[in-house]
Amino acid sequence: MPVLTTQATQKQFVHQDIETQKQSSNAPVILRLSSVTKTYTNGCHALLDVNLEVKEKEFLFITGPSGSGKSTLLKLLYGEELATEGEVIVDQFNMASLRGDRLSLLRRRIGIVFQDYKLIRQRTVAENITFVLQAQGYTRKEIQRRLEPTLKLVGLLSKADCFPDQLSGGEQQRVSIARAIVATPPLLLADEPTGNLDPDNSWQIMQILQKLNSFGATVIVTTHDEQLVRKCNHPVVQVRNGQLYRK
Ligand SMILES: Nc1ncnc2c1ncn2[C@@H]1O[C@H](COP(=O)(O)OP(=O)(O)OP(=O)(O)O)[C@@H](O)[C@H]1O
Repeated sequence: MPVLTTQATQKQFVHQDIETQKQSSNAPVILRLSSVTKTYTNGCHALLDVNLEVKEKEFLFITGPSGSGKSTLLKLLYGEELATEGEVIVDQFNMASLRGDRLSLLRRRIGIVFQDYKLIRQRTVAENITFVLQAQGYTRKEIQRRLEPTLKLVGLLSKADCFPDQLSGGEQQRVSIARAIVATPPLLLADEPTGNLDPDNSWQIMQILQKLNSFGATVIVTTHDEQLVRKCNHPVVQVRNGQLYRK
C-alpha cells in the first residue's frame, strides 16, 4: 500500500491512478471531487483537499478508521452536506448549485443504503420498498411490476407482508437495499451497510451489491471490514485524517 505524506504527492498519485483507469476503461465519469475540503461549522476539518473520480459501472470501497471522513464524503455525493471548498460533480450536476426540485431529481438517480437501515416500523416490507415510488408518482401497475423482481433479488419474496421488527438485521438491511434500488438508480451509495451484521449476513449483502454492479450500477461502499474488502476484488480508497489514499 503506498504511503503518501504530502498532499502534492497524494494528488499526483490519485491522478496517476485515474490515468491508469482511463487507459483500461473508456466509461464516462459519474462523479468527480476536485480539491474538496469540508469543514463543519464547529471547525472540524472532515475532508482536506480531496480528489476522486469514479466511472460508470465501477465498484469502489471506501475504508478508513472511525471519524476519518467516510460518511462525510458520501454525504457530499448525495447533497446532505455541501463542500466548503472545491467542486463536487455527480451525474454531471454541480452539487453546489443544486437546490430544491433539482436536488430531489438528482436524488432519484441515487440509491442510498445506511448502516441502521432507516425502515418505517409501521409499514410492511412491501410498503417500505414502494413508498418512495408512490411519492415519485409511479402508477400502481408500474409499482407492482417493479416490486416482485426487487423482492426476489434480495431474497425476500416470502417476507413482503412482514413488518421490520419481524425480520433479522440482515433481512432488514436487504429491505433497505431493495428500497434503494427499486427505482433502478444508476448510482448506489452504501454507508457501512454491513456495520451491524455478522460475517454471513455481511457476505450476503456484499453479494447483492456486487450483483447490482454486474447489472450496471455504479456502487460505492464505505466499510470498516477489511476482511470483506479483501474477499472482493474491487478498487479501494482509504480515508485517513480527511485525506484519500488509493490502496
Ligand atoms: N454534523 C457534524 N458537525 C460537526 N462535525 C462533524 C459532523 N459530522 C461529522 N463530523 C466530524 O467529521 C469527522 C468525520 O466524520 P465522519 O462521520 O465523516 O467519519 P466516518 O469515517 O464516517 O466515521 P465512522 O466510521 O465512525 O462512521 C469526525 O471528526 C466527526 O466528528
